[in-house]
Amino acid sequence: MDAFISKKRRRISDVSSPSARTGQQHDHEETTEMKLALLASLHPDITQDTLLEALLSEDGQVDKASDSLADRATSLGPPKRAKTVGHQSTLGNLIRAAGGELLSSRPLTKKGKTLFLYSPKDIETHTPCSIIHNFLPAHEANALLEELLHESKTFEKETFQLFDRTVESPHTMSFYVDSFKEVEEQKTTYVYNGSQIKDIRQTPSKMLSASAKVRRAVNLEIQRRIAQFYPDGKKLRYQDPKEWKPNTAFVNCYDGPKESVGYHSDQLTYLGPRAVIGSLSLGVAREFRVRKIVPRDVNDESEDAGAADSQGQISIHLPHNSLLVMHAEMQETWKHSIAPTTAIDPHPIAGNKRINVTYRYYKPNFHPKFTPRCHCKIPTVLRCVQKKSENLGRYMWMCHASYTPGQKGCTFFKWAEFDDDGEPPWKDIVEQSTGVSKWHV
Ligand SMILES: O=C(O)CCC(=O)C(=O)O
Ligand SMILES: [Fe+2]
Repeated sequence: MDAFISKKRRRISDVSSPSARTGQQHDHEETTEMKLALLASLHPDITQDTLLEALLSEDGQVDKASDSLADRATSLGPPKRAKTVGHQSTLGNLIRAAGGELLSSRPLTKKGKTLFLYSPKDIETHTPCSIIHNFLPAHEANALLEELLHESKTFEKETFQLFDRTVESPHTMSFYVDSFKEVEEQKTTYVYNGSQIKDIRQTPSKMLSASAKVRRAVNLEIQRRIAQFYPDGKKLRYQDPKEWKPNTAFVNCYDGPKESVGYHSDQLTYLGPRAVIGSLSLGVAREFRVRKIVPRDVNDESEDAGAADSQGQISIHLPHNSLLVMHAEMQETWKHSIAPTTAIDPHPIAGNKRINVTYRYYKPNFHPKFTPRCHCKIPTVLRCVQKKSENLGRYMWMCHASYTPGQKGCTFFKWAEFDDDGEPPWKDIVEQSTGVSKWHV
């Protein structure tokens, strides 16, 4: 613990950060997130809100926050916990200007506060997400849930490196790719957590059928987002104008109210910049929390535990059979999490479990045979500068090995360049390569 606490904020080129084979990017600039992750691993029963509150009142010192949480547990009985469902917020009346146009840029949340959103209109106006309720025909959603509940019996927790500690993710998961050939390819070529993973599965039939529907819906949502929300109705810089074609997915299982995932952005390494993700929720309804990353001045070396939370957070209710689209502006500038809770409404098929499928498009140009390698000879990880206002929004390739428990990694660093459509400089080489065709469906 001491070693962790005494560490100064590290620089871009020499850090390790908690990441996961899920391809999650827990930004190393975000020491608060790391501290929260560490506190969460020490106090798995306590909600993120309470952990953050303790961290804030102890000036960001993890050991003191941990002690005070432990004292609280013994002297005051159970700690304050989040409710399953917060208050209903319908913002329609609040946010419409006289002409009916939506005022989405003003932050609606305040430091330390959570705003609960339910309606698709509110969600797409105030977050980089859109949601489709009752996405699949009811019988298909139930059958898919059954299929994945069966799969989830053999899911495992993953471990990741948090500075010099190994922390376990508080839920289970597995990774799926659409064809058997790709399963083999993934096992031998792709790097997760600094090493190759073996538990890669072939997408089962119902999940594959749902994928085709997710693909259609997500592409429509992308077009609608561009037309209705982006400046001049134009796609974002680095956003891919071509069709979104999911070919892989992480399936997460949250067994009971305490299982969760901490605040993170999804790793862009195989998705490229401005990635879109289609996230299907099944079973128990849970809260998906999002918060905007607040950039920090380049000279500000403070470790203010409140900074990460300075604009508060938004909670999106994710019921059974809802499709959440994380749009192109999400991973670079927002973080998301599944908050632990105490009370859940059991689902008739899933009991206490929530299953989540995050459909992703691994792009041919971001295949590890093309991306830069570090001094350890491992394909590098793609990250975006999210915090420091200097270089904000720039992308970089960095060593993967530092994510692996027990491995130090090297100091490799290279700015990543992309054209307007998010294609890397080697795109022409890829187009000529025969390896590409198998990704094109
Ligand atoms: O369970 C969810 O809804 C989110 C999962 C997630 O963030 C991830 O797989 O990266
Ligand atoms: Fe994620």
